[in-house]
Amino acid sequence: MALAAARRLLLHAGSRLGRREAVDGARRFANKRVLVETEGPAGVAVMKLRNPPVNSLSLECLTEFTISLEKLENDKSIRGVILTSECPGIFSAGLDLLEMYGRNPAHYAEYWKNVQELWLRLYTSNMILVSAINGASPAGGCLLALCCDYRVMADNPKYTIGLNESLLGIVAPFWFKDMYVNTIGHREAERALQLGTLFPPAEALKVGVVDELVPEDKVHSKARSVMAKWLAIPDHSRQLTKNMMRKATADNLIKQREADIQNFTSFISKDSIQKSLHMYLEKLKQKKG
Ligand SMILES: CCCCC/C=C\C/C=C\CC/C=C/CC(=O)SCCNC(=O)CCNC(=O)[C@H](O)C(C)(C)COP(=O)(O)OP(=O)(O)OC[C@H]1O[C@@H](n2cnc3c(N)ncnc32)[C@H](O)[C@@H]1OP(=O)(O)O
Repeated sequence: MALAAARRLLLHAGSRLGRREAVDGARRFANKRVLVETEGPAGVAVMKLRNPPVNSLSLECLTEFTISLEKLENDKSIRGVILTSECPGIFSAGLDLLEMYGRNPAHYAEYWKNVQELWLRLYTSNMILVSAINGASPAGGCLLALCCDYRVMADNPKYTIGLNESLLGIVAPFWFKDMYVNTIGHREAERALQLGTLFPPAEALKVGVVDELVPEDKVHSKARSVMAKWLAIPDHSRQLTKNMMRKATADNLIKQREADIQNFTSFISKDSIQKSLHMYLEKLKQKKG
């Protein structure tokens, strides 16, 4: 309930701010964790995740992300969005582990509902989505990129991308899997999901997780030039084609959203799974020391 109220407030405040800044040509609206700028080529917004240190998708971050997308969808002058990160070296560390560890079932259910909501909105967006992957992109971070129509990644071997859930002792849900299969094919997805593979850029390109690699300082300019190419296609034909390609995958979740929430909640609540997450979090801490 509190989140629904926050969402209404943010939508309202954001639209007022958006209108005021439109007077200057370039528009900009921001929540705490997501910054949206509409400058550069007409009809294109740049959405930057800024939830330091690692852009983990906390409940607040998911909510702000979803609201920002909703606002852009409602703005008929926006045809494309470049999705990127403001956190140096990290695109997104994926779902926030602290939202899935040591909480109660009601919290898990609420969190998962918001994860579903963001995924459905991104994956079925009518806008052209290009990801400018300027850092590490494990699990939910990879999920965000996979939702886009085109993925440009920084060619820095320190960055990896992939659905690594099995390394954490958890399981990617069927709709993560479906989207992976749609992107890289069944055999590659089967292998990568079981092994929890995090691909360095050259391998990510080879397998098709990303579409193009560029030097780190060229990620944004390349994303813009890719966007220009996609903008040249008539919206109605591109949108109908996108819908034709993606609808069955999205519908597969839509028809069983509630059951999927129940599945997640009971899975993540298990003692054995909580133990695995605890161990993984400890490993992340020890890495530092
Ligand atoms: C058959 C039955 C099936 C039923 C299935 C039903 C449902 C499915 C069930 C579950 C699926 C759930 C799906 C989850 C998808 C996910 O996205 S899980 C998250 C996966 N993410 C990761 O593995 C990334 C982990 N992080 C890293 O590898 C590194 O942090 C990094 C991103 C590469 C960055 O490294 P760097 O060295 O720069 O930073 P640090 O490691 O020092 O991290 C800084 C700080 O941030 C904390 N942190 C990192 N990642 C996360 C995260 N994802 N969530 C929360 N917090 C994170 C880290 O612990 C450090 O914290 P500090 O020590 O307190 O400073």
